[in-house]
Amino acid sequence: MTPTDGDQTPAESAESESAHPDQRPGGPAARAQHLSKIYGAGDTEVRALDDVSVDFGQGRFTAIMGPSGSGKSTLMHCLAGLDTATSGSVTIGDVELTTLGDKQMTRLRRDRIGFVFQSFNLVPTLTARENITLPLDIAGREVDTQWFDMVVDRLGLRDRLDHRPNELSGGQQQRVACARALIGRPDIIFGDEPTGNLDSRSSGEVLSILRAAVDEFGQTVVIVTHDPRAAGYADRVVFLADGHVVNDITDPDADEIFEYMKQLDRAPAESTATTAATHGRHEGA
Ligand SMILES: Nc1ncnc2c1ncn2[C@@H]1O[C@H](COP(=O)(O)OP(=O)(O)OP(=O)(O)O)[C@@H](O)[C@H]1O
Repeated sequence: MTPTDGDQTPAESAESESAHPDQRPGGPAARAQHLSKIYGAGDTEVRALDDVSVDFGQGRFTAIMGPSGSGKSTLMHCLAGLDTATSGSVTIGDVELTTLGDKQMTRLRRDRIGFVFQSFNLVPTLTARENITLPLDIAGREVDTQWFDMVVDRLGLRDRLDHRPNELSGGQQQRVACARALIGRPDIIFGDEPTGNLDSRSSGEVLSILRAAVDEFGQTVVIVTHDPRAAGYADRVVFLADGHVVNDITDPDADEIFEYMKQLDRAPAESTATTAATHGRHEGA
């Protein structure tokens, strides 16, 4: 779901429709500007992110890909307020994260961001139902029972609600984690390899749910993945190499992503130059 255009003139409206969907009026759900992250110093210095600027539009599903060590997790963790950058800024909605104190950051993460991790991160002593409502319970917020029922039924979890995580399959656990991420209707859901521990059938289920969260619920989803098939569910793939954004593809298909990843794995700098020059749908970031 894209943001509404409000009271725009026809010319403004036409202009905004032709703009990149991640840069339309209404503001992006998340934005990194000139983001750098340096680990260590001197001989051991690692520049995990090097002047990265990228927008993630509202109501869009974006995959972040790139070779191992290219900075994907660092970017996602900085975007989600789980890590701080060395320089540059991150904005979630209209809030710049660098302006927030610890308590405000905790509240923002709790109220406006949903997380789905590779390792599910469910609380083992709680039932599926309790895990799903945990973020609201901690925040002292009421559970919207209609929304809870909708999410639970859409994710096929109705008959699993009273089970604990160790009584659920990996796919079911990740569906509970998706429900937990959705329950507070956050501005944005981040997934760090959300299908990394799942077989292909469960992966398909989880990705369909994230896709539906965007298409049916108007959520914004950003995932890190190594899997071209997973990225094929996204509206857009942002590629990183050596801490830089090197390509940005809209409406990707899995074969195209696979080919580009192969190039990046072979020779990051060379493939970047070649592909950016020849790729018909390169968007720039
Ligand atoms: N805590 C840390 N201390 C030092 N270096 C780090 C730290 N975390 C990450 N790095 C380095 O920063 C770079 C980017 O790491 P990051 O985990 O973001 O890459 P990635 O693309 O997510 O990799 P992968 O696909 O293997 O998970 C790597 O060179 C990594 O070794």
